[in-house]
Amino acid sequence: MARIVRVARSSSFFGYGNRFYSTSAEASHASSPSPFLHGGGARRDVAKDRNVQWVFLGCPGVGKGTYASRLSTLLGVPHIATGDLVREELASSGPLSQKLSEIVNQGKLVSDEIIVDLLSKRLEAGEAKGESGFILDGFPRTMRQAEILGDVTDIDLVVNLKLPEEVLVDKCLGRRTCSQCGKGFNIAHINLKGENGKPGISMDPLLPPPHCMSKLITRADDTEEVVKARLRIYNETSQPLEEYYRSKGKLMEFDLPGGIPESWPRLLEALRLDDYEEKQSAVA
Ligand SMILES: Nc1ncnc2c1ncn2[C@@H]1O[C@H](COP(=O)(O)OP(=O)(O)O)[C@@H](O)[C@H]1O
Repeated sequence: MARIVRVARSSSFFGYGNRFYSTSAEASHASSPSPFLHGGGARRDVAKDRNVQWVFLGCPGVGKGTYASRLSTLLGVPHIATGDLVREELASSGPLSQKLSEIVNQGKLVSDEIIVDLLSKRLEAGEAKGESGFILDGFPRTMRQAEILGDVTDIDLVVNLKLPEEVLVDKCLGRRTCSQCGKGFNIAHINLKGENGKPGISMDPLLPPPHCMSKLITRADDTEEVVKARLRIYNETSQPLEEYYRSKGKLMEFDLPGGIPESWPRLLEALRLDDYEEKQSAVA
């Protein structure tokens, strides 16, 4: 832990040094009339002097990776998922690999020190390639991680994606990745009926094209038992994080209304990015 503190307090933590800029969250995130916003809301002015520094929160299976990845393409910033960094480390069979596989396969969290180290290396490598800004997915997961992040940089916006609990297990169990192209798919058919005033939710599967079909793999930690453990741990640790960002006026809560076709335009609207795609192609 001492090492994290030392690293976090040093100006080169995350490799960005003093390239982090200060921003005023209050100025850039006024509340929004969107029916999907219940918290601080978000009004996003496209930053003129630097790229966005956003965080995506949400339960396993909610779709953080999908939406964070789409936004990263739209905004030209890296999408950095700490779960991917952990899986890369696992696949590398390096010294950490055995230790990590035991933790991950039980649905438990990797230590703050290891995860900060992996993230720090990823950001340094990105900086060397000229990357700036980021959309973090899966980090922070603990208050300690949030404090470390807050010590070294300003986060502009924290998007908290939500889906009913019943849907999350099915979505995790339906996840597939093409081992060749790396694209993610989902074979689950979700059809949850509305009750007690809550709207129903239906999502079509996101099926792979024929050339990926024979190359699909399932994550080792996407078994029912491990998914349930991950959901339990997420629910235990997420509340203080949500409170922390809510109290800073940075939290935007977003109830996903369905699958990607319904949710993506609504999310862009909530982020005030609905005309951004058009503007980008006009100046290209
Ligand atoms: N910020 C983090 N802190 C601790 N452990 C993490 C973090 N991010 C990822 N992990 C580890 O990697 C695993 C997979 O992460 P991720 O792909 O984000 O899965 P999930 O679908 O559970 O959100 C987690 O179960 C955990 O063991």
